[in-house]
Amino acid sequence: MTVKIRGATETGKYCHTGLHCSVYFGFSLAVALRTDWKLTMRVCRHRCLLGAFAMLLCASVALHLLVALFLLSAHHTTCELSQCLFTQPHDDLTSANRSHPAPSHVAAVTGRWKQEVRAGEVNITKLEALFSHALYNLHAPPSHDDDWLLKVRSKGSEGHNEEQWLSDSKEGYDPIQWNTSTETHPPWLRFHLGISRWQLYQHRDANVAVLLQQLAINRIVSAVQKTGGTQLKLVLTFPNYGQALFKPMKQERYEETNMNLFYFSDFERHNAEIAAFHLDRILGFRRVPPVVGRLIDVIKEIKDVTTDHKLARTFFTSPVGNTCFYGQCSYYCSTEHAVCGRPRTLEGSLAAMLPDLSLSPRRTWRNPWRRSYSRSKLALWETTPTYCNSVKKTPPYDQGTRLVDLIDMTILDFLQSNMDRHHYETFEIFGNNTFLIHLDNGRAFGRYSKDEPSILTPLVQCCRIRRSTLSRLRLLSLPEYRLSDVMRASLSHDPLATVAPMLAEPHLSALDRRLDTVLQAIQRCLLQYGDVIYDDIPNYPG
Ligand SMILES: Nc1ncnc2c1ncn2[C@@H]1O[C@H](COP(=O)(O)OP(=O)(O)OP(=O)(O)O)[C@@H](O)[C@H]1O
Ligand SMILES: [Mn+2]
Repeated sequence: MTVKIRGATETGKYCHTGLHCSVYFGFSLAVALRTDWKLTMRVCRHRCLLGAFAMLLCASVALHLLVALFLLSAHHTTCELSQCLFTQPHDDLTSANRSHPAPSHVAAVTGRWKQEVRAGEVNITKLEALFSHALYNLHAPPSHDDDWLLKVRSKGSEGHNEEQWLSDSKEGYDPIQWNTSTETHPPWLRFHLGISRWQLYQHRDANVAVLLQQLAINRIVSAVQKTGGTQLKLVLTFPNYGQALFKPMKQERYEETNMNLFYFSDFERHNAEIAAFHLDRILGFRRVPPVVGRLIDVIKEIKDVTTDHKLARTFFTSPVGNTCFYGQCSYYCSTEHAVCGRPRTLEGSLAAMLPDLSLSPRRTWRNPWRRSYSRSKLALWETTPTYCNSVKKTPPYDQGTRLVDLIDMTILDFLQSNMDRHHYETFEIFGNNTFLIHLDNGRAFGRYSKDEPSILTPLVQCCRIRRSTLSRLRLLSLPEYRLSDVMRASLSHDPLATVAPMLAEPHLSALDRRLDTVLQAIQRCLLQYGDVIYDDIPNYPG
Protein backbone atom coordinates (compact mmCIF):
# COMPACT_ATOMS: atom_id res chain seq x y z
CA MET A 1 0.00 0.00 0.00
CA THR A 2 1.72 3.24 -1.17
CA VAL A 3 0.74 6.35 0.78
CA LYS A 4 0.57 9.19 -1.74
CA ILE A 5 2.04 12.08 0.16
CA ARG A 6 4.71 14.15 -1.49
CA GLY A 7 8.13 13.29 -0.05
CA ALA A 8 6.87 10.06 1.42
CA THR A 9 7.06 7.95 -1.76
CA GLU A 10 10.31 6.29 -0.70
CA THR A 11 8.84 5.40 2.65
CA GLY A 12 5.86 3.96 0.83
CA LYS A 13 8.10 1.63 -1.11
CA TYR A 14 9.55 0.28 2.13
CA CYS A 15 6.09 -0.18 3.54
CA HIS A 16 5.18 -2.05 0.41
CA THR A 17 8.16 -4.33 0.69
CA GLY A 18 7.55 -4.78 4.43
CA LEU A 19 3.98 -5.82 3.83
CA HIS A 20 5.04 -8.15 1.08
CA CYS A 21 7.67 -9.76 3.27
CA SER A 22 5.48 -10.09 6.27
CA VAL A 23 2.97 -12.00 4.14
CA TYR A 24 5.83 -14.14 2.91
CA PHE A 25 7.05 -14.48 6.52
CA GLY A 26 3.64 -15.68 7.65
CA PHE A 27 3.45 -18.09 4.75
CA SER A 28 6.88 -19.48 5.54
CA LEU A 29 5.95 -19.84 9.19
CA ALA A 30 2.93 -21.84 8.22
CA VAL A 31 5.12 -24.08 6.06
CA ALA A 32 7.67 -24.42 8.87
CA LEU A 33 5.07 -25.57 11.32
CA ARG A 34 4.06 -28.32 9.02
CA THR A 35 7.47 -29.22 7.55
CA ASP A 36 11.10 -28.87 8.36
CA TRP A 37 12.11 -25.69 10.25
CA LYS A 38 15.57 -25.64 8.70
CA LEU A 39 14.09 -25.76 5.19
CA THR A 40 11.80 -22.89 5.97
CA MET A 41 14.65 -20.79 7.26
CA ARG A 42 16.68 -21.54 4.20
CA VAL A 43 13.85 -20.39 1.93
CA CYS A 44 13.10 -17.10 3.63
CA ARG A 45 16.27 -16.20 5.52
CA HIS A 46 17.18 -13.13 3.49
CA ARG A 47 13.75 -11.92 2.52
CA CYS A 48 12.25 -12.28 5.93
CA LEU A 49 15.01 -10.45 7.70
CA LEU A 50 14.52 -7.63 5.24
CA GLY A 51 10.75 -7.84 5.83
CA ALA A 52 11.12 -7.54 9.57
CA PHE A 53 13.40 -4.53 9.19
CA ALA A 54 11.02 -2.90 6.69
CA MET A 55 8.08 -3.44 9.05
CA LEU A 56 9.95 -1.63 11.82
CA LEU A 57 10.72 1.24 9.47
CA CYS A 58 7.11 1.36 8.33
CA ALA A 59 5.80 1.58 11.88
CA SER A 60 8.16 4.47 12.68
CA VAL A 61 7.22 6.34 9.48
CA ALA A 62 3.54 5.84 10.21
CA LEU A 63 4.07 7.32 13.66
CA HIS A 64 5.81 10.35 12.14
CA LEU A 65 3.05 10.73 9.59
CA LEU A 66 0.41 10.69 12.30
CA VAL A 67 2.23 13.40 14.25
CA ALA A 68 2.64 15.47 11.05
CA LEU A 69 -1.06 15.12 10.20
CA PHE A 70 -2.04 16.24 13.68
CA LEU A 71 0.20 19.32 13.46
CA LEU A 72 -1.15 20.15 10.00
CA SER A 73 -4.76 20.08 11.14
CA ALA A 74 -3.92 22.26 14.15
CA HIS A 75 -2.21 24.78 11.82
CA HIS A 76 -5.21 24.79 9.50
CA THR A 77 -7.51 25.67 12.38
CA THR A 78 -5.21 28.59 13.30
CA CYS A 79 -5.30 29.85 9.68
CA GLU A 80 -9.07 29.85 9.69
CA LEU A 81 -9.10 31.88 12.90
CA SER A 82 -6.71 34.48 11.52
CA GLN A 83 -8.79 34.74 8.37
CA CYS A 84 -11.83 35.46 10.53
CA LEU A 85 -9.89 38.29 12.15
CA PHE A 86 -8.81 40.00 8.94
CA THR A 87 -11.54 39.22 6.42
CA GLN A 88 -15.04 40.24 7.33
CA PRO A 89 -17.95 38.84 5.35
CA HIS A 90 -18.72 41.01 2.33
CA ASP A 91 -22.40 41.53 2.85
CA ASP A 92 -24.29 42.57 -0.21
CA LEU A 93 -25.95 45.71 1.04
CA THR A 94 -27.00 47.25 -2.25
CA SER A 95 -30.14 49.32 -2.38
CA ALA A 96 -32.15 46.32 -3.52
CA ASN A 97 -30.99 44.46 -0.44
CA ARG A 98 -31.58 47.24 2.02
CA SER A 99 -34.79 45.77 3.33
CA HIS A 100 -33.13 43.73 6.07
CA PRO A 101 -34.01 44.73 9.60
CA ALA A 102 -31.61 47.10 11.33
CA PRO A 103 -29.73 45.07 13.95
CA SER A 104 -28.10 42.46 11.70
CA HIS A 105 -27.32 44.99 9.01
CA VAL A 106 -25.81 47.49 11.39
CA ALA A 107 -23.77 44.75 13.04
CA ALA A 108 -22.42 43.56 9.70
CA VAL A 109 -21.48 47.03 8.53
CA THR A 110 -20.06 48.00 11.90
CA GLY A 111 -17.85 44.91 11.89
CA ARG A 112 -16.51 45.74 8.47
CA TRP A 113 -15.80 49.33 9.32
CA LYS A 114 -14.35 48.74 12.75
CA GLN A 115 -11.68 46.86 10.91
CA GLU A 116 -11.02 49.82 8.66
CA VAL A 117 -10.70 52.07 11.69
CA ARG A 118 -8.00 49.70 12.93
CA ALA A 119 -6.25 50.24 9.61
CA GLY A 120 -6.11 54.00 10.22
CA GLU A 121 -6.31 54.97 13.87
CA VAL A 122 -8.12 58.17 14.81
CA ASN A 123 -5.56 60.76 15.85
CA ILE A 124 -7.31 63.75 17.40
CA THR A 125 -4.04 65.43 18.43
CA LYS A 126 -3.05 65.91 14.77
CA LEU A 127 -6.30 67.75 14.13
CA GLU A 128 -5.78 69.86 17.24
CA ALA A 129 -2.24 70.69 16.13
CA LEU A 130 -3.51 71.68 12.70
CA PHE A 131 -6.20 73.98 14.06
CA SER A 132 -3.68 75.57 16.43
CA HIS A 133 -1.34 76.38 13.56
CA ALA A 134 -0.89 80.07 12.76
CA LEU A 135 -2.26 79.52 9.25
CA TYR A 136 -5.66 78.76 10.78
CA ASN A 137 -5.66 81.73 13.08
CA LEU A 138 -5.12 84.53 10.60
CA HIS A 139 -8.56 86.12 10.38
CA ALA A 140 -9.57 88.62 12.96
CA PRO A 141 -13.35 89.07 13.36
CA PRO A 142 -14.68 91.74 10.99
CA SER A 143 -14.62 95.22 12.43
CA HIS A 144 -16.97 97.00 10.03
CA ASP A 145 -20.70 96.76 10.46
CA ASP A 146 -21.00 96.18 6.72
CA ASP A 147 -19.06 92.95 7.01
CA TRP A 148 -21.81 91.16 9.00
CA LEU A 149 -24.71 89.53 7.18
CA LEU A 150 -27.29 90.36 9.85
CA LYS A 151 -27.54 92.87 12.62
CA VAL A 152 -29.45 92.67 15.86
CA ARG A 153 -31.63 95.71 16.22
CA SER A 154 -30.95 97.67 19.35
CA LYS A 155 -33.94 97.65 21.69
CA GLY A 156 -35.52 100.96 21.08
CA SER A 157 -34.20 101.65 17.58
CA GLU A 158 -37.40 101.13 15.63
CA GLY A 159 -40.01 101.02 18.30
CA HIS A 160 -40.00 97.21 18.35
CA ASN A 161 -39.70 95.11 21.46
CA GLU A 162 -39.16 91.41 22.22
CA GLU A 163 -42.73 90.68 21.20
CA GLN A 164 -41.64 90.85 17.57
CA TRP A 165 -39.96 87.47 18.09
CA LEU A 166 -43.12 85.81 19.34
CA SER A 167 -44.98 83.56 16.94
CA ASP A 168 -48.56 82.35 17.16
CA SER A 169 -47.32 79.79 19.76
CA LYS A 170 -47.64 76.88 17.39
CA GLU A 171 -48.03 73.48 18.96
CA GLY A 172 -44.76 71.69 19.58
CA TYR A 173 -42.62 74.82 19.54
CA ASP A 174 -40.75 76.12 22.60
CA PRO A 175 -41.94 79.36 24.13
CA ILE A 176 -39.54 82.07 22.97
CA GLN A 177 -36.91 82.67 25.64
CA TRP A 178 -34.60 84.96 23.76
CA ASN A 179 -34.36 88.71 23.45
CA THR A 180 -31.94 91.07 21.74
CA SER A 181 -29.09 89.95 24.01
CA THR A 182 -26.88 87.46 22.14
CA GLU A 183 -26.56 85.30 25.28
CA THR A 184 -30.18 84.24 24.99
CA HIS A 185 -30.04 83.26 21.32
CA PRO A 186 -30.46 79.64 20.23
CA PRO A 187 -27.46 78.16 18.34
CA TRP A 188 -29.05 78.47 14.89
CA LEU A 189 -29.59 82.22 15.42
CA ARG A 190 -26.04 82.65 16.70
CA PHE A 191 -24.86 80.88 13.56
CA HIS A 192 -26.84 83.30 11.38
CA LEU A 193 -25.57 86.29 13.29
CA GLY A 194 -21.98 85.05 12.94
CA ILE A 195 -22.01 84.98 9.12
CA SER A 196 -19.67 87.60 7.73
CA ARG A 197 -18.45 88.81 4.38
CA TRP A 198 -15.52 86.39 4.61
CA GLN A 199 -16.87 83.17 6.07
CA LEU A 200 -19.92 81.35 7.42
CA TYR A 201 -18.45 80.89 10.89
CA GLN A 202 -15.22 81.71 12.63
CA HIS A 203 -12.35 79.35 13.26
CA ARG A 204 -12.94 77.50 16.54
CA ASP A 205 -16.41 79.02 16.91
CA ALA A 206 -17.73 77.09 19.91
CA ASN A 207 -21.29 77.62 18.72
CA VAL A 208 -20.75 75.28 15.74
CA ALA A 209 -20.40 72.22 18.00
CA VAL A 210 -23.50 73.22 19.97
CA LEU A 211 -25.44 73.79 16.75
CA LEU A 212 -24.41 70.38 15.38
CA GLN A 213 -25.41 68.72 18.62
CA GLN A 214 -28.83 70.31 18.54
CA LEU A 215 -29.35 69.30 14.91
CA ALA A 216 -28.43 65.75 15.88
CA ILE A 217 -30.78 65.36 18.85
CA ASN A 218 -33.46 68.05 18.87
CA ARG A 219 -37.06 66.96 18.50
CA ILE A 220 -38.41 67.39 14.97
CA VAL A 221 -41.70 69.26 14.90
CA SER A 222 -42.15 69.53 11.16
CA ALA A 223 -40.82 67.97 7.97
CA VAL A 224 -41.67 69.24 4.51
CA GLN A 225 -40.16 68.72 1.11
CA LYS A 226 -37.66 71.31 -0.08
CA THR A 227 -38.64 72.63 -3.45
CA GLY A 228 -35.95 73.26 -6.04
CA GLY A 229 -33.06 71.00 -6.85
CA THR A 230 -33.33 67.64 -8.50
CA GLN A 231 -33.39 65.07 -5.70
CA LEU A 232 -35.52 64.42 -2.65
CA LYS A 233 -34.68 66.49 0.42
CA LEU A 234 -36.65 67.78 3.36
CA VAL A 235 -36.66 70.86 5.53
CA LEU A 236 -36.90 69.81 9.17
CA THR A 237 -37.95 72.25 11.88
CA PHE A 238 -37.07 72.08 15.59
CA PRO A 239 -38.95 73.36 18.65
CA ASN A 240 -36.63 76.40 18.92
CA TYR A 241 -37.50 77.40 15.32
CA GLY A 242 -34.18 76.18 13.99
CA GLN A 243 -34.24 74.39 10.65
CA ALA A 244 -32.14 71.83 8.78
CA LEU A 245 -31.92 70.54 5.25
CA PHE A 246 -32.21 66.75 5.40
CA LYS A 247 -30.73 64.52 2.70
CA PRO A 248 -31.50 60.81 3.16
CA MET A 249 -29.05 57.96 2.67
CA LYS A 250 -29.44 56.62 -0.85
CA GLN A 251 -26.43 54.34 -1.06
CA GLU A 252 -24.12 52.58 1.33
CA ARG A 253 -21.05 54.47 2.41
CA TYR A 254 -18.55 51.99 1.03
CA GLU A 255 -20.28 51.65 -2.36
CA GLU A 256 -18.57 53.27 -5.34
CA THR A 257 -20.75 55.08 -7.83
CA ASN A 258 -21.72 53.00 -10.82
CA MET A 259 -19.12 53.82 -13.51
CA ASN A 260 -21.83 54.07 -16.16
CA LEU A 261 -23.73 56.84 -14.43
CA PHE A 262 -23.11 60.37 -15.68
CA TYR A 263 -22.25 62.90 -12.98
CA PHE A 264 -25.62 64.53 -13.51
CA SER A 265 -27.59 61.37 -12.80
CA ASP A 266 -25.45 60.21 -9.87
CA PHE A 267 -27.20 59.73 -6.52
CA GLU A 268 -26.64 62.28 -3.83
CA ARG A 269 -24.82 60.95 -0.79
CA HIS A 270 -25.64 62.04 2.74
CA ASN A 271 -22.12 61.19 3.92
CA ALA A 272 -20.65 63.37 1.16
CA GLU A 273 -22.55 66.35 2.57
CA ILE A 274 -21.14 65.59 6.02
CA ALA A 275 -17.59 64.93 4.78
CA ALA A 276 -17.62 68.11 2.66
CA PHE A 277 -18.34 70.22 5.74
CA HIS A 278 -15.37 68.66 7.53
CA LEU A 279 -13.06 68.93 4.50
CA ASP A 280 -13.98 72.56 3.86
CA ARG A 281 -13.26 73.39 7.51
CA ILE A 282 -9.93 71.53 7.40
CA LEU A 283 -8.96 73.47 4.29
CA GLY A 284 -9.59 76.60 6.34
CA PHE A 285 -12.41 77.91 4.12
CA ARG A 286 -15.47 77.67 6.41
CA ARG A 287 -17.81 78.11 3.46
CA VAL A 288 -19.98 74.97 3.89
CA PRO A 289 -22.85 75.30 6.41
CA PRO A 290 -22.41 72.92 9.37
CA VAL A 291 -23.70 69.41 8.59
CA VAL A 292 -24.25 66.44 10.90
CA GLY A 293 -25.46 62.86 10.54
CA ARG A 294 -28.56 61.55 12.28
CA LEU A 295 -30.76 58.46 12.43
CA ILE A 296 -34.37 59.45 11.76
CA ASP A 297 -37.52 57.55 12.61
CA VAL A 298 -39.33 58.00 9.29
CA ILE A 299 -42.77 57.47 10.84
CA LYS A 300 -42.45 59.47 14.06
CA GLU A 301 -40.16 62.20 12.75
CA ILE A 302 -41.38 62.64 9.17
CA LYS A 303 -44.73 61.03 8.39
CA ASP A 304 -46.45 61.92 11.68
CA VAL A 305 -45.27 65.55 11.70
CA THR A 306 -45.47 66.52 8.06
CA THR A 307 -48.00 69.00 6.79
CA ASP A 308 -46.85 68.27 3.24
CA HIS A 309 -49.67 66.16 1.81
CA LYS A 310 -47.79 65.43 -1.39
CA LEU A 311 -44.96 63.97 0.65
CA ALA A 312 -47.29 62.05 2.99
CA ARG A 313 -48.99 60.38 0.03
CA THR A 314 -45.71 58.77 -1.06
CA PHE A 315 -45.20 56.70 2.12
CA PHE A 316 -45.64 52.93 1.79
CA THR A 317 -44.61 49.68 3.42
CA SER A 318 -42.14 47.59 1.44
CA PRO A 319 -42.68 43.84 0.95
CA VAL A 320 -40.45 43.09 3.95
CA GLY A 321 -42.22 45.56 6.22
CA ASN A 322 -39.86 48.58 6.02
CA THR A 323 -41.35 52.07 5.86
CA CYS A 324 -40.40 53.87 2.65
CA PHE A 325 -41.21 57.16 0.90
CA TYR A 326 -40.11 58.89 -2.27
CA GLY A 327 -41.59 62.41 -2.39
CA GLN A 328 -41.72 64.48 -5.54
CA CYS A 329 -38.67 65.61 -7.52
CA SER A 330 -37.20 65.42 -11.00
CA TYR A 331 -34.72 62.62 -10.26
CA TYR A 332 -35.23 59.35 -8.40
CA CYS A 333 -38.62 60.18 -6.86
CA SER A 334 -40.47 56.94 -7.62
CA THR A 335 -41.36 53.68 -5.89
CA GLU A 336 -38.24 52.08 -7.41
CA HIS A 337 -35.99 54.73 -5.90
CA ALA A 338 -37.76 55.14 -2.58
CA VAL A 339 -35.72 55.73 0.55
CA CYS A 340 -36.51 53.13 3.19
CA GLY A 341 -36.12 52.84 6.94
CA ARG A 342 -34.85 49.64 8.52
CA PRO A 343 -37.60 49.01 9.43
CA ARG A 344 -38.26 52.69 10.09
CA THR A 345 -34.81 54.06 10.99
CA LEU A 346 -33.21 56.06 8.19
CA GLU A 347 -29.75 57.59 8.10
CA GLY A 348 -29.32 61.07 6.68
CA SER A 349 -27.44 64.37 6.78
CA LEU A 350 -28.77 67.53 8.39
CA ALA A 351 -27.32 70.82 7.19
CA ALA A 352 -27.92 73.96 9.20
CA MET A 353 -30.19 76.21 7.15
CA LEU A 354 -28.86 79.57 6.03
CA PRO A 355 -30.96 82.63 6.92
CA ASP A 356 -34.20 82.84 5.01
CA LEU A 357 -33.94 84.40 1.55
CA SER A 358 -36.33 87.17 2.62
CA LEU A 359 -33.83 88.25 5.29
CA SER A 360 -30.64 87.75 3.32
CA PRO A 361 -31.14 87.19 -0.40
CA ARG A 362 -28.49 85.21 -2.23
CA ARG A 363 -27.18 85.59 -5.72
CA THR A 364 -26.70 82.52 -7.89
CA TRP A 365 -23.74 82.49 -10.28
CA ARG A 366 -23.17 80.23 -13.19
CA ASN A 367 -19.81 78.49 -12.84
CA PRO A 368 -17.69 79.46 -15.91
CA TRP A 369 -16.25 75.92 -15.83
CA ARG A 370 -19.71 74.34 -15.68
CA ARG A 371 -20.03 71.00 -17.44
CA SER A 372 -22.28 70.61 -20.45
CA TYR A 373 -24.81 68.33 -18.67
CA SER A 374 -25.18 66.47 -21.92
CA ARG A 375 -24.12 62.91 -22.68
CA SER A 376 -22.17 63.89 -25.77
CA LYS A 377 -21.40 67.63 -25.85
CA LEU A 378 -18.21 69.11 -24.45
CA ALA A 379 -18.19 72.54 -22.81
CA LEU A 380 -16.11 75.35 -24.32
CA TRP A 381 -13.53 75.22 -21.51
CA GLU A 382 -12.84 71.57 -22.29
CA THR A 383 -11.66 72.37 -25.81
CA THR A 384 -10.07 75.80 -25.25
CA PRO A 385 -6.79 75.76 -23.29
CA THR A 386 -6.75 79.58 -23.13
CA TYR A 387 -10.31 79.73 -21.75
CA CYS A 388 -9.17 81.36 -18.50
CA ASN A 389 -7.82 84.40 -20.33
CA SER A 390 -11.34 85.42 -21.29
CA VAL A 391 -12.75 84.57 -17.85
CA LYS A 392 -10.08 86.76 -16.22
CA LYS A 393 -11.29 89.71 -18.29
CA THR A 394 -14.95 89.17 -17.44
CA PRO A 395 -16.53 90.72 -14.30
CA PRO A 396 -16.55 89.74 -11.49
CA TYR A 397 -13.45 87.61 -12.19
CA ASP A 398 -11.47 90.64 -13.38
CA GLN A 399 -11.29 92.18 -9.90
CA GLY A 400 -10.83 91.36 -6.25
CA THR A 401 -10.71 87.80 -5.01
CA ARG A 402 -13.43 86.17 -7.13
CA LEU A 403 -11.05 84.18 -9.32
CA VAL A 404 -8.97 82.85 -6.42
CA ASP A 405 -12.19 82.09 -4.53
CA LEU A 406 -13.29 80.02 -7.49
CA ILE A 407 -9.92 78.25 -7.48
CA ASP A 408 -10.42 77.48 -3.76
CA MET A 409 -13.77 75.89 -4.64
CA THR A 410 -12.09 74.00 -7.50
CA ILE A 411 -9.54 72.53 -5.09
CA LEU A 412 -12.26 71.47 -2.64
CA ASP A 413 -14.14 69.85 -5.52
CA PHE A 414 -11.12 68.06 -6.98
CA LEU A 415 -10.20 66.64 -3.57
CA GLN A 416 -13.73 65.33 -3.01
CA SER A 417 -14.25 64.54 -6.72
CA ASN A 418 -17.39 66.62 -7.11
CA MET A 419 -18.21 67.23 -10.77
CA ASP A 420 -21.57 68.81 -10.05
CA ARG A 421 -20.63 72.44 -9.32
CA HIS A 422 -22.83 73.98 -11.98
CA HIS A 423 -23.63 77.08 -9.92
CA TYR A 424 -22.49 78.71 -6.74
CA GLU A 425 -24.10 81.27 -4.48
CA THR A 426 -23.06 84.43 -2.63
CA PHE A 427 -24.90 86.72 -0.21
CA GLU A 428 -26.26 89.59 -2.24
CA ILE A 429 -25.67 92.21 0.43
CA PHE A 430 -21.88 91.75 0.15
CA GLY A 431 -21.78 92.42 -3.59
CA ASN A 432 -18.82 90.91 -5.43
CA ASN A 433 -16.44 91.32 -2.54
CA THR A 434 -17.30 88.18 -0.57
CA PHE A 435 -16.76 84.42 -0.25
CA LEU A 436 -18.54 81.75 -2.32
CA ILE A 437 -20.95 79.53 -0.38
CA HIS A 438 -19.99 75.90 -0.97
CA LEU A 439 -23.55 74.52 -0.96
CA ASP A 440 -24.62 71.14 -2.33
CA ASN A 441 -21.81 68.62 -2.09
CA GLY A 442 -24.09 65.57 -2.33
CA ARG A 443 -22.41 64.22 -5.44
CA ALA A 444 -18.91 64.30 -3.98
CA PHE A 445 -17.02 61.23 -2.72
CA GLY A 446 -18.58 58.91 -5.29
CA ARG A 447 -15.37 57.15 -6.36
CA TYR A 448 -12.06 56.60 -4.65
CA SER A 449 -10.39 54.44 -7.27
CA LYS A 450 -10.55 57.17 -9.89
CA ASP A 451 -9.59 60.84 -9.84
CA GLU A 452 -11.20 63.33 -12.20
CA PRO A 453 -8.41 65.61 -13.52
CA SER A 454 -10.87 67.81 -15.44
CA ILE A 455 -12.22 69.19 -12.13
CA LEU A 456 -8.86 70.87 -11.66
CA THR A 457 -9.07 72.69 -15.01
CA PRO A 458 -9.65 76.20 -13.59
CA LEU A 459 -6.42 75.91 -11.58
CA VAL A 460 -4.49 74.41 -14.49
CA GLN A 461 -5.76 77.01 -16.99
CA CYS A 462 -5.55 80.08 -14.72
CA CYS A 463 -2.48 79.17 -12.64
CA ARG A 464 -3.59 81.40 -9.80
CA ILE A 465 -4.00 80.58 -6.11
CA ARG A 466 -4.29 82.32 -2.76
CA ARG A 467 -1.10 82.15 -0.75
CA SER A 468 -3.05 81.18 2.39
CA THR A 469 -4.67 78.24 0.56
CA LEU A 470 -1.38 77.02 -0.90
CA SER A 471 0.30 77.24 2.51
CA ARG A 472 -2.45 75.18 4.14
CA LEU A 473 -2.34 72.60 1.33
CA ARG A 474 1.40 72.22 1.86
CA LEU A 475 0.81 71.83 5.59
CA LEU A 476 -1.77 69.10 4.94
CA SER A 477 0.71 67.17 2.82
CA LEU A 478 3.15 66.87 5.74
CA PRO A 479 3.04 63.64 7.78
CA GLU A 480 2.32 65.53 11.03
CA TYR A 481 -0.88 67.08 9.59
CA ARG A 482 -1.68 64.52 6.86
CA LEU A 483 -5.01 65.34 5.24
CA SER A 484 -6.39 61.79 5.52
CA ASP A 485 -5.47 61.64 9.22
CA VAL A 486 -7.05 64.97 10.15
CA MET A 487 -10.15 64.14 8.10
CA ARG A 488 -10.49 60.77 9.85
CA ALA A 489 -10.16 62.53 13.20
CA SER A 490 -12.62 65.27 12.32
CA LEU A 491 -15.22 62.84 10.94
CA SER A 492 -14.97 60.67 14.04
CA HIS A 493 -16.86 63.42 15.90
CA ASP A 494 -20.01 62.87 13.85
CA PRO A 495 -22.69 60.89 15.73
CA LEU A 496 -23.08 58.50 12.79
CA ALA A 497 -19.40 57.56 13.07
CA THR A 498 -20.49 55.13 15.80
CA VAL A 499 -22.53 53.24 13.19
CA ALA A 500 -19.71 53.26 10.62
CA PRO A 501 -16.86 55.63 9.70
CA MET A 502 -18.19 58.48 7.62
CA LEU A 503 -15.70 57.90 4.80
CA ALA A 504 -14.20 54.57 3.77
CA GLU A 505 -10.43 54.30 4.16
CA PRO A 506 -9.91 54.27 0.35
CA HIS A 507 -11.71 57.65 0.18
CA LEU A 508 -9.32 59.02 2.80
CA SER A 509 -6.27 57.72 0.92
CA ALA A 510 -7.67 59.25 -2.28
CA LEU A 511 -7.61 62.64 -0.51
CA ASP A 512 -3.84 62.35 0.05
CA ARG A 513 -3.29 61.22 -3.53
CA ARG A 514 -5.36 64.09 -4.93
CA LEU A 515 -3.66 66.62 -2.68
CA ASP A 516 -0.34 65.55 -4.24
CA THR A 517 -1.86 66.09 -7.68
CA VAL A 518 -2.98 69.63 -6.73
CA LEU A 519 0.46 70.51 -5.37
CA GLN A 520 2.11 69.14 -8.51
CA ALA A 521 -0.20 71.25 -10.70
CA ILE A 522 0.74 74.35 -8.70
CA GLN A 523 4.42 73.44 -8.98
CA ARG A 524 4.07 73.26 -12.77
CA CYS A 525 2.41 76.70 -12.73
CA LEU A 526 5.22 78.14 -10.62
CA LEU A 527 7.81 76.83 -13.06
CA GLN A 528 5.92 78.33 -16.02
CA TYR A 529 4.60 81.67 -14.80
CA GLY A 530 5.64 84.45 -12.46
CA ASP A 531 2.25 85.66 -11.25
CA VAL A 532 0.77 82.51 -9.70
CA ILE A 533 0.36 83.44 -6.05
CA TYR A 534 -2.20 85.94 -4.86
CA ASP A 535 -0.75 87.13 -1.57
CA ASP A 536 -3.72 87.48 0.76
CA ILE A 537 -1.49 87.15 3.86
CA PRO A 538 1.28 89.72 3.26
CA ASN A 539 2.09 89.89 6.97
CA TYR A 540 2.51 86.15 7.33
CA PRO A 541 6.20 85.23 7.35
CA GLY A 542 7.75 82.81 4.90
N1 LIG B 1 -28.00 74.77 4.09
C1 LIG B 1 -28.83 75.39 3.28
N2 LIG B 1 -29.54 76.44 3.70
C2 LIG B 1 -30.39 77.07 2.88
N3 LIG B 1 -30.62 76.71 1.63
C3 LIG B 1 -29.93 75.66 1.14
C4 LIG B 1 -29.00 74.96 1.94
N4 LIG B 1 -28.48 73.97 1.19
C5 LIG B 1 -29.04 74.07 -0.02
N5 LIG B 1 -29.91 75.08 -0.06
C6 LIG B 1 -30.73 75.50 -1.19
O1 LIG B 1 -31.54 74.43 -1.61
C7 LIG B 1 -31.50 74.29 -3.00
C8 LIG B 1 -31.29 72.86 -3.39
O2 LIG B 1 -30.22 72.34 -2.64
P1 LIG B 1 -29.16 71.37 -3.31
O3 LIG B 1 -28.46 72.13 -4.37
O4 LIG B 1 -28.36 70.77 -2.23
O5 LIG B 1 -30.12 70.29 -3.92
P2 LIG B 1 -29.97 69.46 -5.25
O6 LIG B 1 -31.18 68.64 -5.36
O7 LIG B 1 -28.67 68.78 -5.23
O8 LIG B 1 -29.92 70.56 -6.37
P3 LIG B 1 -29.31 70.38 -7.81
O9 LIG B 1 -29.89 69.16 -8.35
O10 LIG B 1 -29.73 71.65 -8.48
O11 LIG B 1 -27.82 70.27 -7.66
C9 LIG B 1 -30.42 75.18 -3.54
O12 LIG B 1 -31.00 76.10 -4.37
C10 LIG B 1 -29.83 75.87 -2.35
O13 LIG B 1 -29.88 77.25 -2.51
MN1 LIG C 1 -26.96 68.67 -6.29
